[in-house]
Amino acid sequence: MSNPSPDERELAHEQAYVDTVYERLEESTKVARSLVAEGMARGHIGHEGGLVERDAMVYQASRRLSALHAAHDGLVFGRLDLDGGEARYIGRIGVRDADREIILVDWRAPAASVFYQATAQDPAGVVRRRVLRCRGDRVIGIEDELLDADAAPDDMVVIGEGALLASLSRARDSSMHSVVATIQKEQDEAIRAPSRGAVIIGGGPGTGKTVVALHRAAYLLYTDRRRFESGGVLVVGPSGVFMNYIERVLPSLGETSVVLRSIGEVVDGIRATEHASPEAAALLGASQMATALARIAKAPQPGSPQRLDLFYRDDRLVLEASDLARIRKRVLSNGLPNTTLSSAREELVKALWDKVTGDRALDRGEEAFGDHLDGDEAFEDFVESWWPELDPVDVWRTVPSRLGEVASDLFTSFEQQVLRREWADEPTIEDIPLIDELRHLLGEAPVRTEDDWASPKQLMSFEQREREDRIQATGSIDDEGFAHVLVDEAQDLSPMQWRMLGRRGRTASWTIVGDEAQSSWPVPAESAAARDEALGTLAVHRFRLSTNYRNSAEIYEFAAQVARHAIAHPDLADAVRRTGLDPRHEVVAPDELLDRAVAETTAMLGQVDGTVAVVAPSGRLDRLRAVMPQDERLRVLDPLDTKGLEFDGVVLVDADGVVTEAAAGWRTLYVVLTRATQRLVTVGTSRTWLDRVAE
Ligand SMILES: Nc1ncnc2c1ncn2[C@@H]1O[C@H](COP(=O)(O)OP(=O)(O)OP(=O)(O)O)[C@@H](O)[C@H]1O
Repeated sequence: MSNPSPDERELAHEQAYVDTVYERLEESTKVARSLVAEGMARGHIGHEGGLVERDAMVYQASRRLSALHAAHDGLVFGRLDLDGGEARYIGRIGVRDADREIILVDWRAPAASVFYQATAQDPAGVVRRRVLRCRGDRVIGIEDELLDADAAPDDMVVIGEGALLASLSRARDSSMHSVVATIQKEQDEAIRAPSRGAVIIGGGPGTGKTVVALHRAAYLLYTDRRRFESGGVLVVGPSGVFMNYIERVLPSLGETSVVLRSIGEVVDGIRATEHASPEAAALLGASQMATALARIAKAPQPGSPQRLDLFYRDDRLVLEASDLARIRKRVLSNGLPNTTLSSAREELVKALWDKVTGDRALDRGEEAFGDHLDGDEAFEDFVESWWPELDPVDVWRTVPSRLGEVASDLFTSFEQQVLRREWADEPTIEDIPLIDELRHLLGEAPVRTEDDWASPKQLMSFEQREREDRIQATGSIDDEGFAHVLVDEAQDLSPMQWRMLGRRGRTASWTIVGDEAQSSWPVPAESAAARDEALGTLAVHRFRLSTNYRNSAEIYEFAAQVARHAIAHPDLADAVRRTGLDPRHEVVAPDELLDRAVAETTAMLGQVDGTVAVVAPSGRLDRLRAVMPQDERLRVLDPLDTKGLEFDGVVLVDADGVVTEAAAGWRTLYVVLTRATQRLVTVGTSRTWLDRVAE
């Protein structure tokens, strides 16, 4: 057998170390498994204490098991050779040997920070930084960086051409991956920023804002698990497609306790996946909508009785509309509609009593009068229809018909018309904040009693119980706060959406990532002001990411020209990778558009190994979907649904349509163009947008 090369020797050496770590992981897994089994057995002891103990034990051990399981692939990814001769291995989670000595340092631990911070200019004691590329538990490649050549021993081997560039060239699949092995210095600083206050991370497309934010969530959980796990971490992104795209990153870092929600499903119990039309969305999200809803919540509901007319003894007692309005105002000055039924009742009784003049009634007194009304059918019917329990969704349905009455100073008659015309039967993504606002304006109606839950709970499986607890919590608007709220694509949030998130983060720390040039909200400055209001007086720490790791330089240079049309001073990034492939723009006759789009897509699927997206204005999607090839690597998407995603190839159909579809058209176009990692082709029937870009 020939002698192994230095590279092979290094690989074999690293494999031996990695094997030792996996053996320990296997040991820990066995221990956790036997704890689950033991915990389950305790459930058979039969007394209540046994059950509680079992639950706690099974819970802890199950959590540990899932973390161990999730961290399995690529568990060990880094090694530092320090100038004192120490070799320190870095991994997705920390692992100790049988003597409790650390054999793998968790990437979030202080001892690992130098892995991300050290540079050739400032090696911070690191001689060589090594990234191990693994498939499952096999080491398949090594990428080294020599940071301090002077301190390197003569026999130190240095392999590879840079871990980052190697990882950037890989084909994209349908999920985002953790970048834990190649986090860059400026990214690391944002990830490890203080856990209090608000961290705002800006930067152009592809600079790693999403990936940094997710690693930050994992970092926060690691540094203050008690606070963030018990208080909860909420991660909000733009769409369901996006949430599916990012959902594997945190589990692969050993974290399974984060709540991921798209902006349409932030409110417990309601879920929206469709957008309102851009025209309606701009009005639904505007801050004056909050004022309109506040007025609607206080006003009598449509069909509410205008007059109360009762007989008692010798009197006819009448409360006119003006009396009723006065009572309503007084009651609502001390509470919300759903929490003030009893005081509304009391005020009615009082007002009616004031109208009593007959001696027989006066002799019996006010208390007897109250008792009489208690069982009086006419009075009870009146109270029920005058002060009904209000469901926020039902009230939301009444909004368009009431705007003229309560909001003529807030929305022009044209705007009211748009809202009436476009009001959906079922809530759209943009309606959810309105329903949430109404929940808070109307107050929480009394919910089911504790008894409904008490008895079967202890016998439930852990998962079942956790689920039930969540459902129960959804009934309450008081406990929907989180300890940390992380908002991705924050530039898109409307003022109403910020109010909705603000309510979930009243006592939270925040991580907010976004890029104004990609905003689909018509007035980005308005969205930023609403964000500042949600953050209140929290200290804000700002970070900017400067390197675009997604797009080839050729694609990004073209997209940057579009960004300059989109906003005055776009935050442009530096793209690091050249492919030699310029974006291509095809202009064809209208009757050739579909055929050409199919031909370009088919060609693109042959040219790239990973995913391809066909993007077109929403009105064109049905026809495109009908003619596109069936391929699991291909997605056909609306421009807004591409937010945050990336594909190896993008075919954009009808860019002019994207530009004219909404007020934020140029910014949306910039989003679409910056989704492609390798190849970009546009197919359209006019060159209007291209001429504008060239100006
Ligand atoms: N340090 C890194 N190492 C390897 N890949 C990275 C690194 N940072 C970012 N990337 C990759 O770059 C791509 C873009 O990252 P990400 O989606 O987080 O960017 P973004 O700033 O959120 O983009 P956008 O604003 O367009 O949504 C992803 O594939 C991500 O994995």
